[in-house]
Amino acid sequence: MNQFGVIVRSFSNSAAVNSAIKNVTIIGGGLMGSGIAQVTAQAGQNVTLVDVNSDILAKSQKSINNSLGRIAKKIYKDNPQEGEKFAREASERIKTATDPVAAVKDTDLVIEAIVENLDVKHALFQKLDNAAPAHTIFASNTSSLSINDISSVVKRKDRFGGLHFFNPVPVMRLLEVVRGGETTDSTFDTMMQWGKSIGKTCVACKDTPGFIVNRLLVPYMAEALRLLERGDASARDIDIAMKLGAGYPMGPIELLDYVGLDTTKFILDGWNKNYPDQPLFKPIPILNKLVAEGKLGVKTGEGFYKYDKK
Ligand SMILES: CCCCCCCCCCCCCC(=O)CC(=O)SCCNC(=O)CCNC(=O)[C@H](O)C(C)(C)COP(=O)(O)OP(=O)(O)OC[C@H]1O[C@@H](n2cnc3c(N)ncnc32)[C@H](O)[C@@H]1OP(=O)(O)O
Ligand SMILES: NC(=O)C1=CN([C@@H]2O[C@H](COP(=O)(O)OP(=O)(O)OC[C@H]3O[C@@H](n4cnc5c(N)ncnc54)[C@H](O)[C@@H]3O)[C@@H](O)[C@H]2O)C=CC1
Repeated sequence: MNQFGVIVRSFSNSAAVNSAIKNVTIIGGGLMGSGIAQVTAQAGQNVTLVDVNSDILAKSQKSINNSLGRIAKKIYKDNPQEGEKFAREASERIKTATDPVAAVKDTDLVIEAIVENLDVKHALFQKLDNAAPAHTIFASNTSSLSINDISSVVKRKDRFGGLHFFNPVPVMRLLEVVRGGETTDSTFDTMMQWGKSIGKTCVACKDTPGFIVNRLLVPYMAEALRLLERGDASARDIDIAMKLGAGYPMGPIELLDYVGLDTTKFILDGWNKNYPDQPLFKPIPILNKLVAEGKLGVKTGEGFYKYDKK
């Protein structure tokens, strides 16, 4: 298996990691859900991608096909026909749906990637808990919420955990596998095994705020925004400094646009509510203004920077 989770035919099949999971339902067809659907389908599993908004599903299918094309070109550079077949077959493994309850009737794993709002996630999981088979594992891709808080509304707390992916999912190799307070060893092992089966490098983490990566990344990004807010440096200079001075592939302000400013605001507002004494998490007027204007970053064509609309 290569870094894209693709079993290349010329490789020995022993390189493949087997997983008990065959059918995966991903709820939320935005930035993250579409990437998770793609890497799961690339690994040969059946995917149902669910969103409340059918226009978003159509947009996701387009971006998945585009990304599959880029990956196929890279893996099968000497065999374009095989590349086309790989992209077509992966794309065909992804079905779309708008009703989450019907979509979990015959699934082994549900991964939730909807908006970063605890109440909305609770309403979803409560519905799914009654509809999914008993063996089905539930996971959340949350960036900033507690897995125990999210799972508090379901009966299957033993079959609930965190599967935290990184953006862009088809490129970023890490998967944080998060053990909630009641996650059993068997559930956790299945999640780890599944992560490997889709070609990710898995790290284990307890249900601690920000898990590993965001615990370190968010204070860094917060300080970047505070620098900008105080007028100590421009967005462009902050980004150039961190790329050329610290070797990051993107500067922190660019990365906020890439993550999505709506998602960033959800994270910040949630942490400000939970940690009211932490000055780092106080509202950021420029962020609130951009979100109110619908300037959500790369996905809307403008955030801190302007982008060509695709
Ligand atoms: C005051 C309080 C403030 C609080 C602030 C709160 C902040 C909240 C922040 C936390 C957000 C939470 C987010 C989260 O939970 C976790 C995350 O995901 S964090 C984000 C992690 N991601 C990164 O850090 C990305 C960093 N960037 C990169 O690695 C690169 O820039 C990137 C790969 C995105 C693009 O590379 P670049 O060289 O710039 O561009 P190219 O277009 O040339 O691409 C390079 C290479 O990759 C291939 N590629 C890119 N995208 C895709 C894709 N979608 N599908 C397939 N392939 C893709 C492309 O083809 C290139 O391949 P080559 O072989 O090099 O041609
Ligand atoms: N954007 C990022 O870089 C990362 C985000 N995350 C997390 O992933 C989750 C999703 O984030 P994004 O994909 O960025 O958001 P997004 O806004 O791109 O996508 C969310 C999607 O969920 C849909 N949705 C909302 N409520 C729904 C419901 N009840 N049922 C079905 N679909 C529903 C929306 O229509 C939207 O398409 C969040 O929890 C976020 O914190 C995790 C890692 C990185």
